[in-house]
Amino acid sequence: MADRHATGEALRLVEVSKTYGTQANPVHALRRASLALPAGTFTAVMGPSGSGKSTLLHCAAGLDEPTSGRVLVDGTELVHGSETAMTKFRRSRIGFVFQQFNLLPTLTVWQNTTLPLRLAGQKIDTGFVRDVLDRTWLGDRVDHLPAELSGGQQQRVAIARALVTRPNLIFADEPTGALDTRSAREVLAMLAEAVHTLGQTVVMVTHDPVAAAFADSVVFLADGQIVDRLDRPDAKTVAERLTHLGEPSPAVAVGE
Ligand SMILES: Nc1ncnc2c1ncn2[C@@H]1O[C@H](COP(=O)(O)OP(=O)(O)OP(=O)(O)O)[C@@H](O)[C@H]1O
Repeated sequence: MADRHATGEALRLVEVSKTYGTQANPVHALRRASLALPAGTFTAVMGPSGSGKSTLLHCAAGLDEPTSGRVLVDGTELVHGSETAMTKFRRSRIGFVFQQFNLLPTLTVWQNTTLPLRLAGQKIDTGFVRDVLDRTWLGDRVDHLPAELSGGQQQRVAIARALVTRPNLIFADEPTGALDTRSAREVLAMLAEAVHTLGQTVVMVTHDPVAAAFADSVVFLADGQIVDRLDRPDAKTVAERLTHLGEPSPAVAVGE
């Protein structure tokens, strides 16, 4: 498979806020979150339940409209005008991987993988799809139905499905949440390979410090704000940072 040379910035969030609820009873899911991710990087998003991880992912992917702030994908600002235009934008630029795989049960591995291309009316590059499926180690299972595969194998098909449109960005929401340790490692290795070999950009929400350690960096959210960042993470440091999220740093405490 031809490697893509990743250049530039894949995603930028500028002071993105998202408020749900009513004016009298607002829920501030995101508060002025700013983030810039270079193309060809693997970023994990972590934080306690309710800290705004899914909201950040949905705003970044154009699935949800921020209350204020700007989102740029590959330098292009997302404008929530017509839903048709936004759907077209997502189909061509963005891939998704979900916790529950979301494969269609009556379609084979091959049909599931090529579905986004057919939905977008794009020609199917059979050689490229085969290459992508070979990376799932499921090249010989293309005629099988999802129910005939393990959870880890199904998730690898879901990643292949996300890769075939050659998106700029892949968003993964707890992709290993439903998997055993070994399958989780295989899925994470595949995501990391998509980044380091194909030049993909992956943003992954996870609760698991071991999963986060596969990423190049971790962004920590607390109460809707990006409060910390860790480059070249290891599981132990990630777990420690999670425990102390939102606490003032020792330097600040000493200076008070
Ligand atoms: N559609 C909605 N309407 C009202 N409140 C919402 C909506 N979606 C999210 N929220 C609220 O926004 C806050 C952030 O939610 P979000 O789902 O982004 O958190 P999270 O970090 O992904 O949580 P978890 O780890 O539990 O999935 C929470 O207080 C949540 O209740």
